[in-house]
Amino acid sequence: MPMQYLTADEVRDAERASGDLLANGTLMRRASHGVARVVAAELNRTGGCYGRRVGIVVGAGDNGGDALFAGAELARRGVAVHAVLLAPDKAHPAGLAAFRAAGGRVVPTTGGGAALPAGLDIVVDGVVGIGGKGPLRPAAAAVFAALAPETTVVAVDLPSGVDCDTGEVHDPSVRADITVTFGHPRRVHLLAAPRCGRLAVVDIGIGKPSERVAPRLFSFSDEDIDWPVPGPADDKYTQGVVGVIAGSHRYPGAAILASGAAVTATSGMTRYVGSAHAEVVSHFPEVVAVPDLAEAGRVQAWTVGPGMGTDDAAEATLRTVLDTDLPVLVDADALTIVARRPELVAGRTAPTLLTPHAGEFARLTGTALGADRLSAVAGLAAEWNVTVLLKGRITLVADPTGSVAGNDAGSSWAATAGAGDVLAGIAGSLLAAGHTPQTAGAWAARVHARAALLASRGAPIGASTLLAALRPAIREFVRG
Ligand SMILES: NC(=O)C1=CN([C@@H]2O[C@H](COP(=O)(O)OP(=O)(O)OC[C@H]3O[C@@H](n4cnc5c(N)ncnc54)[C@H](O)[C@@H]3O)[C@@H](O)[C@H]2O)[C@@H](O)CC1
Ligand SMILES: Nc1ncnc2c1ncn2[C@@H]1O[C@H](COP(=O)(O)OP(=O)(O)O)[C@@H](O)[C@H]1O
Ligand SMILES: [K+]
Repeated sequence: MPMQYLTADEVRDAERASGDLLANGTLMRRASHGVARVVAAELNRTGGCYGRRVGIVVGAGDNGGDALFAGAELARRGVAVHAVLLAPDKAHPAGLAAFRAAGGRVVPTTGGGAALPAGLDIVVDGVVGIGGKGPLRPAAAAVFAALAPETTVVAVDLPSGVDCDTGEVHDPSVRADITVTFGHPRRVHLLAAPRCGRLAVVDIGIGKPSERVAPRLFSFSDEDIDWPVPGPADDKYTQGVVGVIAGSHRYPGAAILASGAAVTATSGMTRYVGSAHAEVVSHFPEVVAVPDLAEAGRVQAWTVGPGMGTDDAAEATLRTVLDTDLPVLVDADALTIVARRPELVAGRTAPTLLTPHAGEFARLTGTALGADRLSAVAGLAAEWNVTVLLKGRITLVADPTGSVAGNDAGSSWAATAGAGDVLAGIAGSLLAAGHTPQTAGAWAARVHARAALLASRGAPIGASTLLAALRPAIREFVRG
């Protein structure tokens, strides 16, 4: 099942709907128990709870309340727990009473600030949760800055200083090793996944929000992906032929990478059009490659753009392809052409997938991509009535209805020249197989990221190494 990511308001809506459970403190008890369980599991994994040392950093709201109740539970298990109260007068009263009663120690404030003692195993970030705004304030920032680098940080709900709805990482903010959230993941958990560390979602018995607001962010899990496989009645044509228009005689690399990715991702047929036809065939003899579009046979989808140039001839080719009623993936140089000729895609009714990186995105919209990538990509998709895949560590694939599929690559080894050409070839082959642009883009991003991980195993890679790992990566997504 795809995972859904909520806004802070949607979370509050879902919490309110649980009525008494919120009012009588049951939700907070369950939430703080979840935090304590995760911290205890981490302590047990590294030698046990008894006699270990934990710090909690407590803000003015219920996020701090969660941390205090969790601290009380850990203290009852024999953990030495030290708390810094950032706003002593506003610390959650019942939480603070429980914490003191369990033997938790509040660090005295001196000169307006307080620091946690040295030698802590784990520090719990209870500064702010879904009510947080902006960066960590100086007192909280000082507490985290003073921690030994090896200290494990467990964030309650989200790492403080990171925006719940946009994932904007303010400076300063907390970097968590583990984030414990409640009921439903929030947008921040995908949009700023590298800042959240491992995510633990604790069931606290709340329902769903009464309505979702756009953009609605979700992610596919591995199990949701069902890679196309040929059936008994299939032949090379019936699985969807993908056409690649990329590269040039002078710059054949993009053509080879995109065509090679298409060959690897589909078991049917890949056609190639462009002046690098001889180079493509020498690398992948199975590609049916021709120099001119007029000579190309039929395809079920086109991938167009990587390394093709932006001159008049390239524009004419792009126009011809976009004038068809076939699905088209528009990448790289083709995006530069579309940025100056938006009318080329404006009237399209066939599936259209634009795959910009941040620079190309800015070219398309005329403004630099800000911190709110989610709203930006959903906005362009709605305005142009196309699907837009925004590349990066967190790939976002927005369709025109406000639905956005996100994928955390899990590593950044794919940030290498030519990796985008490989992505274009994979996604084009899924379009040719009949998938929607959003599914094609999101599945391609996931398998691409897996290939990067398999190829790298902790060392830098080039795009051809990534391409070589594509088949074992796809194998993980073939069902049955
Ligand atoms: N509402 C509920 O049903 C539940 C809420 N829970 C917890 O409650 C949290 C939400 O609590 P609140 O709504 O009280 O809000 P928070 O505790 O997230 O933050 C609000 C408080 O932090 C202050 N603040 C905002 N930005 C700040 C910043 N940058 N630096 C320092 N202080 C800042 C605000 O002035 C306010 O006092 C959730 O994230 C979750 O941890 C859980 O106990 C589960 C149940
Ligand atoms: N920091 C990152 N972490 C993980 N993947 C990344 C990162 N930056 C870019 N990528 C991925 O690598 C590929 C780069 O594509 P692109 O920028 O078009 O490069 P090129 O044009 O050189 O092929 C895309 O799939 C993108 O999502
Ligand atoms: K927090």
